[in-house]
Amino acid sequence: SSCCCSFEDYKRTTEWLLDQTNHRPKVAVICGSGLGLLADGAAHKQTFSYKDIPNFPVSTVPGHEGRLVFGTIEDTPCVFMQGHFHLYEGYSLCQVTFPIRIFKLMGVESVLVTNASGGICPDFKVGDIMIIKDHINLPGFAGQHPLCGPNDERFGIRFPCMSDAYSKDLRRLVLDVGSELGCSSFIREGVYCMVSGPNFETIAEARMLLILGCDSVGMSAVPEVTVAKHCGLRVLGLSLITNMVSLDYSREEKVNHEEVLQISKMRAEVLQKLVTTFICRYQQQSINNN
Ligand SMILES: O=P(O)(O)O[C@H]1O[C@H](CO)[C@@H](O)[C@H]1O
Ligand code: HPA
Repeated sequence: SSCCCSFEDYKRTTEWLLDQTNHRPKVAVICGSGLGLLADGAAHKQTFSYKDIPNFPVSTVPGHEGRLVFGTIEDTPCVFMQGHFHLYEGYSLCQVTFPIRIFKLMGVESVLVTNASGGICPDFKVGDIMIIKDHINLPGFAGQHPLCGPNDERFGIRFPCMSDAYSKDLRRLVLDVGSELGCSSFIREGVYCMVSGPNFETIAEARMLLILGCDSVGMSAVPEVTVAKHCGLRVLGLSLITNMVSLDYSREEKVNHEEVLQISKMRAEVLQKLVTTFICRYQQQSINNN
């Protein structure tokens, strides 16, 4: 699975966007399933449909609008992906992660990845927000890895370190913001595991993931985070627990995507407050540090 996009492709898309907008985003927010609302807190919005952006994949999954929204949160220029791409849609991991490198070339410094996932950790509850502390790249173990193929040094090194993929500072900051907003009772930290999907896990698979140390499971985030870390972007990951994964053969509830979307939409407002306040504090901190 080598890269199907050349540096010229990334450059062409970047230049097209820089021509079309005066926004120069510093923070990129990737909105997971049903979380497009996260962009609603932004002002001075300018929106592009993915289908109109050269080389951009399009969203094929319900709950992913397929729009790139530029805007500002207080004084911070941001870009929001309302919908992202998955391996199970038939995209290569190079296409899945294409926007990340565009953001890098546009001057973005930090990426905030959000998604919906199933809770594996028995202490979790539906509606919890899990700060991703680490991940397990299960498709990566099987060679489905976005950095396979010739390495382009213009983006990053051949063998990137992944033990610090999720910025400690950003995790601390979002924890502080969470407690300031009174959200501490449903904010968790944990390990996210990516599976390729599209089926939800069998009970035996879920039990295996629990034994492996996974706290939640989903079908996204990891390729985007890996490519972001490779090209030197700071990463924060927030995963909304939309369902509890069955670990028990006697459990009657069956998970489905409609339920995932319903919970995402129900919790999007809380997550939006967390994300917008986080971005405000992030900006204040970078001003103080400079
Ligand atoms: O990871 P996001 O896109 O938020 O969505 C999660 O929800 C969908 C399944 O309901 C899958 O796409 C899974 O990855
Ligand atoms: O239970 C799940 N499994 C995998 N992906 C998911 N995305 C939301 N919920 C789940």
